[in-house]
Amino acid sequence: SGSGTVTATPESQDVEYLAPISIGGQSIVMDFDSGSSDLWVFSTQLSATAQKGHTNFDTTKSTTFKTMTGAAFSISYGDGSGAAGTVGTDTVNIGGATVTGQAIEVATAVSSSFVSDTNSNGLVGLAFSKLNTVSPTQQKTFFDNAMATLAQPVFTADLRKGAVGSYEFGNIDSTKFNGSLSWAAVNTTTGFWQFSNSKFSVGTGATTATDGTQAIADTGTTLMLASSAIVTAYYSQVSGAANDASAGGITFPCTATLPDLNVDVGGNYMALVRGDDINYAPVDSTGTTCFGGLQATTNDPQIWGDIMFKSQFVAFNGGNNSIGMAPHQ
Ligand SMILES: NCc1ccc(-c2ccco2)nc1
Repeated sequence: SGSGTVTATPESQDVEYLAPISIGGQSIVMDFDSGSSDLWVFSTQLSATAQKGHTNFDTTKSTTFKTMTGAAFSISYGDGSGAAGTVGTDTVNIGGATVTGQAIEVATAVSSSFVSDTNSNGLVGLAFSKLNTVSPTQQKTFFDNAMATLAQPVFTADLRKGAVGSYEFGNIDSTKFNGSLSWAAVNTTTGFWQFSNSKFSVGTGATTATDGTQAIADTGTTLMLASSAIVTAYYSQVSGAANDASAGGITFPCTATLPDLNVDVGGNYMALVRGDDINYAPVDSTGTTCFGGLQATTNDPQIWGDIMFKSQFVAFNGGNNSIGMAPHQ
């Protein structure tokens, strides 16, 4: 009900952005992911090894937790990670926005990369509920459940490079972006916050049409994974840029001048991604070679992750299925 704001804190190297939620009165730091639709949490039902270093939800300590008999979840992500377990419902409060009867996916197994990422204790999926993995009865996301009682059917992501930002539900804080939001229609058929991308430009260069691929806004992906048309054109303007097999993608000298990238969102807004935000991180201890925040994918839709969010304030409108963007304040 109402609205709610939580601080979004970047993990080291801005790998992901974490925020606290309350589940049945237990405060748990989670990874907010606009690219998936399951709310799952580390639990006391995991092995002791998996639990080590994490905050583990204990269903027996919540007076409001109810088991969903016969329900289970199993999810795998694009990076090869995954989780599985059982399901119940409980009250979830995110910065004041509250949902009772929220499906809580209680992990009994998680992949090694989640175990070793001890800052994160699960995911809050914020894509469309059609992607939720609970069976035999698919469940709704927190945002889907909250929408009807939120002051406005929206949530926003204000993510910053190497600094805290915020996630807000039910309100669009216009002090957080420059000018006004530009809105694009969302194609909901895939279940992602997906929109058209028809053109781009690099620095002050000419605008080039893309081959009509689409893109999704995915806070749960660290980098900006774009079409080879965009990536090739971009790095042709960066001296010393090259595919670096040992680093696992395109690198460049950390001293390189990185142009801004302008990408079309929905056909009527060119979103600027700052060159500085495309310098992701050094790959070596001397800080000589840097890894590109923009990398190629053959996936359609493209997956525009946190690198884009560092330059653009993003509003997700579940009332009319649109996505709004504007440069950060
Ligand atoms: N795009 C969804 C997602 C989010 C986080 C993670 C992850 C793996 C290890 C730690 O975090 N994987 C996938």
